[in-house]
Amino acid sequence: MTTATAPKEWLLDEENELRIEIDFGTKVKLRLVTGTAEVFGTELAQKIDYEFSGRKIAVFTWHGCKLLVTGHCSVEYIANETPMVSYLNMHLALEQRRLLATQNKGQGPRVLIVGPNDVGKTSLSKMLLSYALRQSRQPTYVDLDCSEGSITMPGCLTATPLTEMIDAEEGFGSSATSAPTAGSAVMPLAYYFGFPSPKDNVKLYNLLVSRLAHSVNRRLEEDETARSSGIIIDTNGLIDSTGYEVIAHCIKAFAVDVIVVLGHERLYSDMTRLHKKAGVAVIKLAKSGGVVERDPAFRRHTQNQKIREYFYGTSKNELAPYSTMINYHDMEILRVGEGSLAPSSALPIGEDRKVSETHVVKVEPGEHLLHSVLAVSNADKMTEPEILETNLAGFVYISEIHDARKKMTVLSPCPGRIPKKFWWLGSLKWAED
Ligand SMILES: Nc1ncnc2c1ncn2[C@@H]1O[C@H](COP(=O)(O)OP(=O)(O)OP(=O)(O)O)[C@@H](O)[C@H]1O
Repeated sequence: MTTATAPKEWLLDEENELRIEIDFGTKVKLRLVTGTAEVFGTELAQKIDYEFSGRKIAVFTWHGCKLLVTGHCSVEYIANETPMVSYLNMHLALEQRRLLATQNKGQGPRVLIVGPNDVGKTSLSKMLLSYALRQSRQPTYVDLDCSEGSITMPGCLTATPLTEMIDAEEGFGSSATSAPTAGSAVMPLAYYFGFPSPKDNVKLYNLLVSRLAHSVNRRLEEDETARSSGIIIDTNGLIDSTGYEVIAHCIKAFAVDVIVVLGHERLYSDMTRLHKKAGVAVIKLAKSGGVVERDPAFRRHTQNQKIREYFYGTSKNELAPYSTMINYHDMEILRVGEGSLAPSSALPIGEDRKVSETHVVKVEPGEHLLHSVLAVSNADKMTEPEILETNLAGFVYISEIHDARKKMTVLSPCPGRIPKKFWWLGSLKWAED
């Protein structure tokens, strides 16, 4: 890691933002000297160094500020045109609904954010959540973007009731599902999908969305503050016919009453036609000019960083994972859908292929598991479909295979025996560096 020494001073007028891109392997320090500023809704404190690496961020100020940036940014510029006022207005409209919900002891807004890839859906989710938190709300963040895994690991569908501010440096972090995530005092709920896109297994994806919605609803029934604070749902960028099917399913499962369409005219028109009815509002918001398209290499790098942080933590909060040798017969490795599908030609005439999309199959351990990241299910029995709908205890990484001895070495965030024996195999691999 390199850290350039000479700090650079930036003076921002009100409603301007400093956009910076920092490469992986480079550390940049950011300090708010005077005024106020925020990173995706999280306020910065004055005279404290915030450190960023491998990130693309906007430091926005409502009232003007002076910033010091130390280190090399691959991109750095001030923008004076941003859609932040419309995002704030969006928040104020949601706040009205929350006020009403608090008075009636009812349900706060359930907001679904949709749009193509790289339009700023996750960034807008963070902002709306942070603004709600700043008003002492306790919104629930639902992350249905299985390619990214904002809260836990890529491949998961998660929900977290937020109670504390989201970290400016780390975002939601990459906490273990066995521990509260950044911004929350409660453990996140995570279900394992195991693929980068809902397209890879639509039936399983919809099943898990229903299951997650059911769990979130049960939690909200018991918690009045969280209920009136509402839900913000971040989605992945699928907007073709499969995407529409998945969006319709999410709207139904979570009883969504506000759909925010980000940066896509046709999608807005289609969402209005398909879903606008009494009680459901469809709102169009502009994409920020600062949103950066991330190429597959950058996304892969982000994914690797996420996995690394899960086991080793961050420079601010280091973790030491445990390495354990396990016998093949002490666990059952399972996978679902695609990987286990027989070719269509092998199916009996007239058989519905969709049946096998949620069929669970056992996987023989062996060399092919090397470098895989597996999700540990909380299930104690392998009964279908219950096992698919059981949430996760955490993740393990297979660092070595000793096939002749029928053993493997696994890395886990907890010491000792891994308490659960059913482990999900998805498409997630990681080469520990
Ligand atoms: N105003 C901005 N200035 C600079 N960078 C930004 C800004 N807004 C967002 N970004 C960055 O742009 C990238 C894409 O944004 P984001 O992840 O919010 O998009 P997304 O629509 O959720 O993407 P996807 O659904 O494809 O994962 C991120 O790295 C984010 O930090």
